[in-house]
Amino acid sequence: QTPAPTKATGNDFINVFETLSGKQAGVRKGHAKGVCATGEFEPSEQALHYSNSPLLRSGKSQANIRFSMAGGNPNADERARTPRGIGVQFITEKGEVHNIAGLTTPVFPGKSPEVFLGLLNTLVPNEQGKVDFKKVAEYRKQNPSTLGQFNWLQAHNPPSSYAHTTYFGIHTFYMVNDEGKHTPFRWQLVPETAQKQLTDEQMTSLESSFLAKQLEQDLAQAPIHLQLQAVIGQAGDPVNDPSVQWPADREVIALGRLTLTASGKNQCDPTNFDPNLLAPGFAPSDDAVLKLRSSAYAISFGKRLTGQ
Ligand code: HEM
Repeated sequence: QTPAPTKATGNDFINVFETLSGKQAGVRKGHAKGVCATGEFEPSEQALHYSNSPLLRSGKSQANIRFSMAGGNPNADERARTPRGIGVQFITEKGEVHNIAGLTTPVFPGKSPEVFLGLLNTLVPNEQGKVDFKKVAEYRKQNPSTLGQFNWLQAHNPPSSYAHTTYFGIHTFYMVNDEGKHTPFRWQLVPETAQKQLTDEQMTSLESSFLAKQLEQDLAQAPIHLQLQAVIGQAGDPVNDPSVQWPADREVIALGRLTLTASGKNQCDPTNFDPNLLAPGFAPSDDAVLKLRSSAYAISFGKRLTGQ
């Protein structure tokens, strides 16, 4: 039996990422492989009574975007059944900043940082360089909150384009209005065009890196639009557990429209998409996974900006 650790720190994650993927100097310790994009965000009026945020009130914001592959491998195989990620940094006309960073899976593999860290620990190869997949499966059985994402990834082939897939914020956040009322929500970014997934055949025949080129080709045709939506929580919906999805019938409102216009430059390299950096009018939940992300991202950011 491999029990989940009792306490996890940001450093524990950086260490296990570096063990799993090798020391990759100067790059992100998670989501190492990615591509920058730029665009703008036009807010909708639907959320104005929930939140007094300048992001929703002050006209268009600039968007600094990065799409990525989960994991610390800068050469990750883009045909793999792993999550893809998006980070968006919104910058309002007055310079207020709001970050989001989410995944293509609606849930996270662990209800706490400790359960996720324990899962990563089981993936470390033994002295013969082999991963003990029986141990991994046993750990998953003992920690069922790791299973939701795993099952989702088995049931959905990976996207064939970063621009044609839905991204989920996974954690709960709150919108805060002038009266101080906190409304729980989970964000999602939904493409306006059809979702596109790799076929089983493409999952073996395609080369292992195509997403950056595909994004460039998609953008050469036309700008790409994604709807930023808020799924509104109801009393009793779990707010601190990122491994559990809310019931499918929850109200969905529009926060605004993200338009991508260009990709392939490097403006997102020195960006830390810390998901706890929120504009006024938004607040984080007490989700321990969400809280831990700030520390892990800061360590990774400090290391990669100093060539480590
Ligand atoms: C304990 C849990 C987690 C840990 C330790 C962790 C760790 C990391 C680290 C170290 C980075 C690199 C940061 C940088 O160098 O700027 C990163 C990036 C990222 N993570 Fe996490 N993460 C966690 C949970 C999550 C969750 C729950 C999500 C989605 C909801 C997520 C989505 C992302 C994305 C999209 C990026 C790439 C951002 C970018 O392009 O810069 N992570 N993560």
